[in-house]
Formats: sequence, structure tokens, C-alpha cells
Amino acid sequence: MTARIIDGKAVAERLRAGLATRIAGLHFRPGLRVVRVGEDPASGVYVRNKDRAALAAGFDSSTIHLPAEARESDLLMLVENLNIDPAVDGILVQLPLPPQIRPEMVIAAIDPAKDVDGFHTVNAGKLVTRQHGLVPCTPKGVMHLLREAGATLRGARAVVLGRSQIVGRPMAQLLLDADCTVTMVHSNTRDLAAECRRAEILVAAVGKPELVRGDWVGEGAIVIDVGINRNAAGKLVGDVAFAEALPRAAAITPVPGGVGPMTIACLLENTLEAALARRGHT
Ligand SMILES: NC(=O)C1=CN([C@@H]2O[C@H](COP(=O)(O)OP(=O)(O)OC[C@H]3O[C@@H](n4cnc5c(N)ncnc54)[C@H](OP(=O)(O)O)[C@@H]3O)[C@@H](O)[C@H]2O)C=CC1
Ligand SMILES: Nc1nc(=O)c2c([nH]1)NC[C@@H]1CN(c3ccc(C(=O)N[C@@H](CCC(=O)O)C(=O)O)cc3)C=[N+]21
Repeated sequence: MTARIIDGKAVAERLRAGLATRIAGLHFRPGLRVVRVGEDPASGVYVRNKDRAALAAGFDSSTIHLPAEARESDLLMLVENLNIDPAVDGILVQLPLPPQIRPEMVIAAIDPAKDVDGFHTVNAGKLVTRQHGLVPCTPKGVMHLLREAGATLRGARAVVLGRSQIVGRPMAQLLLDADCTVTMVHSNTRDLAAECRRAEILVAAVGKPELVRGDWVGEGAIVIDVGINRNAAGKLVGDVAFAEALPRAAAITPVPGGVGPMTIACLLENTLEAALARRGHT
């Protein structure tokens, strides 16, 4: 068998086109502000991609760039101004931040109703208690891709590799809510390969280039590769050895062109959701 390649770029384009249509029918433009501090080169690419996609879909989007030496209090004051600005529906503070700024303080300062990353404790708490809130973009994008791939979720054995606050944990929660049988594996797991091999749905979010080898992938598994890493040759690769996984998986996402574009599309989806919720639509 050779796996079907799940085209995240195409799915993201369709999602964004749907958002553009909905926004064209509104009497206002949902507002997104992306805050970038310093010059992290990877952030530069993502922030530009977000801005371009947001503007194309009809959002009122802009990036606010603070210098690398900005103090935590400068950023907190900026967040407070965005919180009270009625034109702003979504606030995203690009991570990582420079070392003098504590990310948890900044995330806690964002109005949960404008927290389009879904990182605030209020939104994280809503996710685990199954209340309606803003859901982190990357796991939300993965769920879209699984549905597009025609995956049967109910009762499926899902394995999530990685347990970060922004990807692994919310990912496991969403899979659980979709009635998967979920296993989370991490750096203390004994025999990672064996755990992964049992997965019917395998989501890799570890940040280790090509950690998941071909023989970690069960026959017919659906493999979602969240990782975005540069390998020794400077090439962009995922957490899964793509060529090795291809003959075993039923479907697999590529890197680039898989989960990454979905993260941006879901950021826009969250911004529209936040804009409607703030105006009393549900
Ligand atoms: N496509 C997209 O839109 C996005 C992609 N990413 C990418 O996804 C990847 C993961 O990101 P993120 O979740 O933020 O990363 P973190 O570094 O926050 O978390 C990594 C997780 O993987 C686990 N881990 C690390 N090494 C190993 C190992 N050798 N074996 C088993 N488990 C391991 C860690 O375990 P432990 O908890 O035990 O330390 C941790 O839970 C990165 O490549 C990142 O660039 C991230 C966000 C968005
Ligand atoms: N507050 C915050 N929220 C985030 O969601 C957030 C963040 N900080 N910091 C960094 C990570 C990473 N991230 C990506 C977004 C898009 C692509 C993406 O579009 N990737 C494309 C292109 C990749 C390329 O060519 O470099 C692809 O995979 O095809 C990747 C990664 C969001 N993150």
C-alpha cells in the first residue's frame, strides 16, 4: 500500500475561502492583531503568512512589532490596550518571546474572549470541561484534516506523541471528545515505537526531526505530522520519516503543506468566531 497524501494546503485554502464568503456577508471586518517581539527568524515567516492570509480573507489584520529589548511591562501594556480596543477581536502574541518576558504572564493578560490561540487558562479549562471556548489552532486544524481524510474516529486507537500545552494536550482532548481511545506518549514512555505501532491514528508533535521511523507506523494508520524542524542539511522536515512511513500508512500529511497551513486557517476561523461571539452571535 502507498499512503494517500493529505493536502493540508488545499484543505486550508477551502477553509479560508469559506471564511472569506462569510466575512463578505458581515457589516464589519473582524480584527486580528499579531504581536511580534524581536527578530526570531522563523516567527518572521509565520507572521507574514498570517497577515497575508488574514487580509486576503477580508480580516482587518496587522502586525505590531516590538524591539527585542522590550520589557515585559511594555508588552503587558500593549495587550491591555488591545483588550479594550473595540476594533480588535483576536490577539496573538507570537512565541517564543525573548528571555526577559515570561510567556505565562503575557498569555494570562490576554482577554480570554480575544485569545484566538486558545492558550489562556480559561480557554484551556473550557476545553477540558467541554464548554464552548477558543480551541488551540494546531489541534483544531488536525481534527479538520482527520475529518477530510475520512478517518473513522469513534473507537479508533489514537496515539499522540508529545504533551505540550499548545499541541499535545489539547490534541488528546479533542480526540477523546471525538470518541477515540487516546494514548499520550512522551519522553518518559517505555518503548515509544511499540506504542506508536498500535495507533490507527498517529499524531506526532515532538519537534525531533524524523524521530518516527517507518516501522513505528502500523499498517493502514493515518499519520498526522505536526513537527516543523530543520534537518542537518537545512531542509524543512517533520517528526515523521515521510518516505519510510509512506508504504505503511493509509494516509499521511506532508511537511511542509500539511498541518502548518491549517494552523493559520484555524487562527482565522477562531478570529471570526471570537468576533461573532463578542457581538452576541453564537
Ligand atoms: N504545524 C504547526 O502549525 C505547528 C508546529 N509545531 C511544531 O510541532 C513540534 C512540537 O511542538 P511543541 O508541542 O510546541 O513542542 P514542545 O517542545 O513544547 O513539546 C514537545 C513534546 O515532545 C516530547 N518529546 C520530546 N522529545 C521526545 C522524544 N525523543 N521522545 C518522546 N517524546 C519527546 C516532550 O516530552 P516531555 O513532555 O516528556 O518533555 C514534549 O511533551 C515542533 O516541531 C514545532 O515546531 C508547533 C506548533 C504549531
Ligand atoms: N502564539 C503563537 N501561536 C502559534 O500558533 C505559533 C506560535 N506562537 N509560534 C510558532 C508556532 C509555529 N506555527 C506555525 C504556523 C504556520 C506554519 C506554516 O504555515 N507552515 C507552512 C510553511 C512552512 C515554511 O515554509 O516555513 C507549512 O508547513 O506548509 C508553521 C508553523 C505557529 N505557531
